Amino acid sequence: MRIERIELQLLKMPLKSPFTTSFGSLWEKHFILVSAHGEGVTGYGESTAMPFPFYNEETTDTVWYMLENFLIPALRHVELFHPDELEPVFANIRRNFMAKAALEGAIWDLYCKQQGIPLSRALGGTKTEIAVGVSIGIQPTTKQLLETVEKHLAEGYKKIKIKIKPGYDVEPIRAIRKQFGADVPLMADANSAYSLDDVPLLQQLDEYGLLMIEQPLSHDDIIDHARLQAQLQTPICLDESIHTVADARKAVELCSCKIINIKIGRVGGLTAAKRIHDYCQEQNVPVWCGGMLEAGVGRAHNIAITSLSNFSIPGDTSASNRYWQEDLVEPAIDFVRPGYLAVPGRAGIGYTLRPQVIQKYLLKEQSATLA
Ligand SMILES: O=C(O)CCC(=O)c1ccccc1C(=O)O
Ligand SMILES: [Mg+2]
Repeated sequence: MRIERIELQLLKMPLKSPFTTSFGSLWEKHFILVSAHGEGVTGYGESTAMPFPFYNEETTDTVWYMLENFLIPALRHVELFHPDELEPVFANIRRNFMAKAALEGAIWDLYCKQQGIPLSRALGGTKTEIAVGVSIGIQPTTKQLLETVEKHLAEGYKKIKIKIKPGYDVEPIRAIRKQFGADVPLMADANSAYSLDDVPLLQQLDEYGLLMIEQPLSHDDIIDHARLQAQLQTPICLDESIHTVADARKAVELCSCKIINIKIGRVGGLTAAKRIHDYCQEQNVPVWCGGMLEAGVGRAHNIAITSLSNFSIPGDTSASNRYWQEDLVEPAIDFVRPGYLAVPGRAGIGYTLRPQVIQKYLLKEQSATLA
């Protein structure tokens, strides 16, 4: 495949409402749109790093720096036949998973467009639509939380995930169960806000029949999660702790979790995401696709990877209108029927970019010629 030019664009898009987790609030999304040009077509990738290093160590600025100084230069003088060959090209650059994933995603899309095939099919996906859930940030009051849950259930979302933190955990879950009953597919994401000292508190959550609790302990831990899982009925799902198939293997072998959240950015790209998916499938460990408040391009990549069969639990890839007044792509990413997004049958990511929306939110841009 021929890659002639890579373009980076930094955008800042306002969220419809602020998103709050145990590590802080976000009012707008800063991200980098990567465009890979070659043979008259363009592939798109989107960085998922936050502006601050609180979810992981990367930030929007470190992603830009790594792309400009290391990752794009690493593409010079290499001949690629398939995007899977990028992993060895980037192998001597440690970590920086989100930076690698943004560029790799653009190259996957470019490859699929050059071949005229949908990204979902190129990855081995078989679904034509995917069931999706919604991730609800920490709300100022229980009343607002219950109203938000009610709205999303009425829209048809197939899973409700709420963010929890110490002091905001048992009570909101109890309130949701009381109001909406035991059948609502409900889970909680702690974003590493607890420690093993909190075992008795986390055991109280067992009473509420949660689908899972996501990343209760440290972002870099696999060992303590195994200790915790042995004392909990609620399945643990790991997010922050899993970057590679080796991490997934260690977590599965140690029984640190029963479910894995796969985020394309966190694991360094689609090739790695597929490999973790395949390993979990062999081990009978279900996976689902997490989110990082993506705009349209990142959302399209999430839809494509979720079309693989072991993504058997609804993920966090909501319709665009849950986050954005106007999104980067068309057609709009929206339900085909309540709770389901279509997997596009068009080549590549299957969505077209809207230049006027990109111009509106553009902060800076840069271009590098390769060929
Ligand atoms: O709707 C989404 O994109 C998921 C939002 C979400 O839960 C999240 C958002 C930002 C950072 C971390 C997380 C997470 O899954 O832990
Ligand atoms: Mg999470």
